[in-house]
Amino acid sequence: MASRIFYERVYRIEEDFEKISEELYDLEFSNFYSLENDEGKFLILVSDKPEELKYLEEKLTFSKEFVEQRKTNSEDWIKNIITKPFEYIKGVYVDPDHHDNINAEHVIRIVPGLAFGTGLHVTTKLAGEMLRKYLKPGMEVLDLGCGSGILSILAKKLGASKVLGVDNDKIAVEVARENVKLNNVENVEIRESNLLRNVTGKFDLIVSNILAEILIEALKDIKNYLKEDGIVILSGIIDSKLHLFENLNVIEHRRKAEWNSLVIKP
Ligand SMILES: C[S@@+](CC[C@H](N)C(=O)[O-])C[C@H]1O[C@@H](n2cnc3c(N)ncnc32)[C@H](O)[C@@H]1O
Repeated sequence: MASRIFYERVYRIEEDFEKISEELYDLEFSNFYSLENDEGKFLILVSDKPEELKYLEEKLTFSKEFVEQRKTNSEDWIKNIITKPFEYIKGVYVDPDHHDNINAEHVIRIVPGLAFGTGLHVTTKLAGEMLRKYLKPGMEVLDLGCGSGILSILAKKLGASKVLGVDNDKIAVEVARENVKLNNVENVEIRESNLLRNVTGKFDLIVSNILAEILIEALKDIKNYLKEDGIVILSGIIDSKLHLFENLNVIEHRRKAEWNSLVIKP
């Protein structure tokens, strides 16, 4: 990845990191990480726009003590991250670093970076659980809004024959490509695309974890990208938007916190 300048705003925190993550994701901000050392627990917000960091600071409700703001470049930033492996979904661990001896069916390496999809957010967990249940070996899979590429990599590890991950964010595309390389998975292509515009071919399974309104837009012509009997896993639907999905042929509905995931057969 080409080197870019970023600003990091560091806070000392007390609260549970998962709770803090939820709040940040609700503000649609995913460029942050945590750090724990002898001096305490820290939250680091990262952006190339310092005004974005100030804006977030005003919005965030959990208690935090400002420590410093520093300038860094993308390579240093990624090198400095220290994070532990965690169980993303049953039997699948995400390891942000090189840890040996993780006792799991599958280990996915995801470098916490400038793309949504560390595996900590409940919408990514729900999508992962549905993939685990519905993906059959040999299926061709489309990951619409791939972010870090976590679901594309998971789909391949679960036995997909071919995966296409697309995102309209250039940085997400770069990050996802790096993560695909890091995981040594073959037949996983990452492409820039605004929803389905740059997608070709038909798939057995489409998974998409994006905000509700964007999912609704994607559903308009999703059938053209599905094989016969193909299914779609939707995630990222907040309770207040669930009514938008009322008339679909739903095979399964799961809910965690205020987030919903639907498996549909269009
Ligand atoms: C909530 S994140 C999901 C990332 C990852 N798939 C996961 O489950 O953690 C949604 C992703 O969709 C992408 N996205 C939003 N609108 C899009 C669009 N119109 N076309 C393609 N991707 C889009 C965002 O850039 C972001 O990376």
